[in-house]
Amino acid sequence: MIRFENVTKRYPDGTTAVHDLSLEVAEGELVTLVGPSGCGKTTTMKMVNRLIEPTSGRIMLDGEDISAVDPVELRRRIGYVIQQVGLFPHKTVLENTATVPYLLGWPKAERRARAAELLQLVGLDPARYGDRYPDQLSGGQRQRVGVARALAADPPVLLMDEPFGAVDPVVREHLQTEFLKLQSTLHKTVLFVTHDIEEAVRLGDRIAVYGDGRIEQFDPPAKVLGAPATPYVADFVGADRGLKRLSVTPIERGDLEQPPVVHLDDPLDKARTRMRTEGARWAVVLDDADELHGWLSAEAADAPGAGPEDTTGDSGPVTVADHARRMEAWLPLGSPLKQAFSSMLQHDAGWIAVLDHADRFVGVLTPSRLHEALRRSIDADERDVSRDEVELETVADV
Ligand SMILES: Nc1ncnc2c1ncn2[C@@H]1O[C@H](COP(=O)(O)OP(=O)(O)OP(=O)(O)O)[C@@H](O)[C@H]1O
Repeated sequence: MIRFENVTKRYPDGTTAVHDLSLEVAEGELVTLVGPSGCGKTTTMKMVNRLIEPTSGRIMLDGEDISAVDPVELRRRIGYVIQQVGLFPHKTVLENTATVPYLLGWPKAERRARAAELLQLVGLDPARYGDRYPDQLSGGQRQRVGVARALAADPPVLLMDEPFGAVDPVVREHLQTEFLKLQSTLHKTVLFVTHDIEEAVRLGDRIAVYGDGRIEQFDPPAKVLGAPATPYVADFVGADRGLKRLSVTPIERGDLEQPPVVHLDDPLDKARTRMRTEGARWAVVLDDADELHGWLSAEAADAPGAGPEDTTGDSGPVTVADHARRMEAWLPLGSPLKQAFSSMLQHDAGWIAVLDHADRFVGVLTPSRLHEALRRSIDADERDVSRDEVELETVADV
């Protein structure tokens, strides 16, 4: 959708801000450009809407060389969000949001309706905020108006230059979450500039790591974190990249352990025999509908009173239900490993159950399996293979 072909930008004073850049952003893809201050990110972005002209090379938008397109017409196809939002102070939120439809000559009722729809979409109630002026909004609300305004004429492409840079970290994370949700329905082609690697990792389908006018690496977040292409990238993503990577590595079936599975209405002595045979200290307990109920520990199954006959007074054999405990820690397949880790800590659990998308139990993730999953995914990225093709050598094998 957006293609840079050997693009160089040299400013009149001799500064080469962008050097022989080739990069492609696919339709519906969100690419983050990340790098330290002054490395050429903004220059790259501004060449797309012709606020800056390249010195050499060309930029194609949807197969068309943008140097042949009238800049004003071009900008109507490209939403632009910047850090200093640039709202008109004497216009209301509704009027600000409707700026591009206004320039495009839409009738008043239509553009107001569109602006109200967009405000709703970015989480601002138009009835409450529509008639306010920008200085009656918080920083986070102003950024939302900036995003709504950029989307108003439904452009296929969005350029976002540190759009959430001026707000505090909590609001920022909130805006990122909202924007991801929005993007999952709108599927815009987005070029997103940030100097914050966490933001780049969180938002990008792919990340272009910039170092001094050149791309050092252009890969999905997990690969940038797990297999940095150069020492510069490794340094930029930071020493804690293993931790960051936890948030972009999904739980896969092959990561899971298969403990014994018993049902609530199974006789307890059968469950006990099963656990003994398999040398397991606990079993996963499912209900009649095969949904996760909880777990049964070997100790509970062995406890006095857990014999084959019920000693509690009611008749019938003792079942798993009499000694099972509820388990709240579970996650769907595909959740990030970080969520699994945090869930284990939150529930003080040595494992968490993993369910498929139909809520069926598929296995459990333990801390050692989590560690293996991370190592395997790093190896897979380094060797460009899938995660289940990686054989790990562990301390026990040596
Ligand atoms: N108009 C200009 N004339 C001369 N040099 C410029 C001009 N604009 C930018 N530069 C230089 O080009 C380089 C890249 O600037 P650019 O603004 O693209 O970087 P950036 O990565 O977006 O930085 P930041 O994160 O600080 O905004 C810098 O060295 C900058 O000083």
